[in-house]
Amino acid sequence: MLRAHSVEVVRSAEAPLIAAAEASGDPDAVMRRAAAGLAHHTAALVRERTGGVYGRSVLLLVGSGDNGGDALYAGALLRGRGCRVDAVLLSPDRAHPRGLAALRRAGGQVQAVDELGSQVPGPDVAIDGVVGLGGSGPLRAPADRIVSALAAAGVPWVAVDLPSGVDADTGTVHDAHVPATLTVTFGLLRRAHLLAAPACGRVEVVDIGLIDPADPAQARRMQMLEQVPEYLKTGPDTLFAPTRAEVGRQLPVPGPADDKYSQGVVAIRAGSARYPGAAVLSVSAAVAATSGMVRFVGSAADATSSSASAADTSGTGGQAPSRAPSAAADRVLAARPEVVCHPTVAEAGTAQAWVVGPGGGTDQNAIADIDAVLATGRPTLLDADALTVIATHPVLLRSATAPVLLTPHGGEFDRLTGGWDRADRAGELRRYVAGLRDRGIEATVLLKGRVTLIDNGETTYAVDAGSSWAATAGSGDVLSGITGALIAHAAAQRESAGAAERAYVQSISHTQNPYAGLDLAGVAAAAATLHGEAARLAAHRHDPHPAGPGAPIGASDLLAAVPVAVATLRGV
Ligand SMILES: NC(=O)C1=CN([C@@H]2O[C@H](COP(=O)(O)OP(=O)(O)OC[C@H]3O[C@@H](n4cnc5c(N)ncnc54)[C@H](OP(=O)(O)O)[C@@H]3O)[C@@H](O)[C@H]2O)[C@@H](O)CC1
Ligand SMILES: Nc1ncnc2c1ncn2[C@@H]1O[C@H](COP(=O)(O)OP(=O)(O)O)[C@@H](O)[C@H]1O
Repeated sequence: MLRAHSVEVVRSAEAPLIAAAEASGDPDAVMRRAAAGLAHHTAALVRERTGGVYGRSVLLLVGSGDNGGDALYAGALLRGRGCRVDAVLLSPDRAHPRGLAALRRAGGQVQAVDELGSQVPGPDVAIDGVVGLGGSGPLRAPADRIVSALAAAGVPWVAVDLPSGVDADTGTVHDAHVPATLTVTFGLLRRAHLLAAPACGRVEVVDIGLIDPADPAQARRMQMLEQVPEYLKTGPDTLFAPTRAEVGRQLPVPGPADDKYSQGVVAIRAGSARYPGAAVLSVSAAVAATSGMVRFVGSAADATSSSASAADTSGTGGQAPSRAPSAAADRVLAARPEVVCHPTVAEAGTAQAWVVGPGGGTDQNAIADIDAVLATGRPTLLDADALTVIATHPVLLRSATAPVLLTPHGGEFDRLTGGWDRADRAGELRRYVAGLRDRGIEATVLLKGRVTLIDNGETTYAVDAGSSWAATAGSGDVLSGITGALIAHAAAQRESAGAAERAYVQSISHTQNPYAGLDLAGVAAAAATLHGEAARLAAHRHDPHPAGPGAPIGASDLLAAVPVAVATLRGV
């Protein structure tokens, strides 16, 4: 599990190391360790780009703080590798004095930014030592001009600690920022490394001897030594991201004793005459994501009496259908004949989880169905139109006795919140979830985007899709199906868990619902990772260079890649 921390935590983790360095009479010992890692990774990038290191040129853009000190010490080391190193000082009288002296001793060229004029050099690689943890707001002039000129000329940027112009805690990417190819950070990931992953490029963490406050093994060791530093007692600001290998291990594989029910049945209420494709995409994704079984209920408005009868009436207690099966059922069955269709929510057989909303409409029938789904007492994913309905009828969530997962995109989150600050996605999400939890609703919310955030009031996951190919119509419908299937599997596992475990979870969560405390956030993070992987694979299916830029995809291409993505993640 990747963990990323707030500036406060990072600073308190560094403090004892820096104090020890100062006490030993070598105040820059930690900074030189950081700089050695920075020089190493920069040299590797120079080699990757130019085939060598000796004789290549590196530009340092140096600010007024210790971030600039890192860059200057690294520049001295790169001089030692035979690079030409030019430092441009943004505040010459405030540049780190010992770092500057080290660079000069090593033969680096130093210039104040005022001496540069309009002539910006064209190095092989540029190092952004403008600001790190101490930065706030956008890049200031004239650094913004230098950064954009070099980026436009195709010069790759190495960000020291964080790209300047990206806020460390909120991950806000200001218009004027360094678009980093590589970010080299120290000891612990910062929140921005996950929240603003695309602006950071590849992130390398240099070991400078810090303890990770959220690493249980390290924390245990510290406890055994009875040296638990204050910063270990953290939590609410830590961000998490599962690794691909962890997600691969989490994806269900049927066992010898499994049947179609035991792996979790997901029921999906989706689609309408206006949005028929949403049902097909969501249901097909659920079929593709896990083994087991998928049920489907279409919208009443889409029902036709000429439709085929329901493919299965198991679990309906032999009651007559109260409305005709929908034309949507025909479309779903044409795409995935294994899906079991039902005329109404009430007549759907047992399911371990429900998905409601993709293309489902917002009319009275849709509202009644959302209410009926929530009243089933099963974990429920609310997406798309169901979120629009919830925004206007928030009281509906009171029908939920089991955990719910809301999966808005930015516009739907606008409707739910009445408007939110896009510069602080994680903070806004945490506040919204806290509000739901205060109302007694066991809610988890997944906020979609290139970096998808998932929050359950205690834990926030940030999942970078790795590319932006998933930004295509219908791809959210695919995500709903994948996620619903994985929730159903987790709920089925809960059902088969021992009574003692269920009683314990119910007692700590003060509810009688057998699914209370189900880890919807962890499941949603796995689903988002799988979705991103499917988009990546789909975009590269015709690409002779797997690391190349890829080609446009539609949601059905993403859907078709889901089984390969499952297999790929399992194989990591
Ligand atoms: N100490 C150590 O041993 C270690 C330290 N480490 C390194 O130190 C870094 C933290 O250093 P730091 O605390 O000096 O802050 P830093 O990020 O350099 O910025 C401070 C200056 O920036 C300025 N400024 C602010 N915003 C700005 C903007 N938008 N655009 C332009 N300027 C802006 C602001 O000045 P002012 O606002 O007064 O002009 C302020 O003086 C950390 O990220 C890591 O790289 C590692 O080596 C590990 C060991
Ligand atoms: N820039 C992006 N990069 C990667 N994935 C994205 C990007 N923008 C959106 N996505 C993903 O695409 C999906 C879009 O969902 P949504 O907007 O609900 O689509 P639809 O309603 O058309 O099905 C989500 O999974 C979201 O995380």
